[in-house]
Amino acid sequence: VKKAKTAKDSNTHGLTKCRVLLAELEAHPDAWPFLTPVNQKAVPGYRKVIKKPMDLSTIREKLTNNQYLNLETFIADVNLIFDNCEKFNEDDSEIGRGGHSMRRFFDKRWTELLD
Ligand SMILES: Cn1cc(C(=O)NCCN2CCCC2)ccc1=O
Repeated sequence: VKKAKTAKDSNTHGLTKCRVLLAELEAHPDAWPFLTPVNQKAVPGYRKVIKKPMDLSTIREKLTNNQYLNLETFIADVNLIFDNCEKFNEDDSEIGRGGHSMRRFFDKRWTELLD
């Protein structure tokens, strides 16, 4: 017998997918530039250029603190990582290429897990 879908249910499933996706991003070989916040003291220009810094450890913290309402708000923060990377890094740079690689991987995986 089909169980009634409550808002909580669909949210729970969405959050389970967030946990799966975040674990895969953290484990990706090209994730190293994105694992922790960019050190704004060590990276000249970053503070001025990037208005909304984001990284995987911050997303992990927000997920742990139940700050993501649904899969969409989680996806928005992940995309912020890649958009910041494209803004600050040349495409033809190690970190720039890493950002493109991670975005391709993420786009493929969340569409496979589509909520
Ligand atoms: C995403 N992003 C990252 C950096 C960066 O330098 N990350 C530090 C990388 N860590 C240094 C020691 C271990 C790894 C610079 C620009 C940028 O857009």
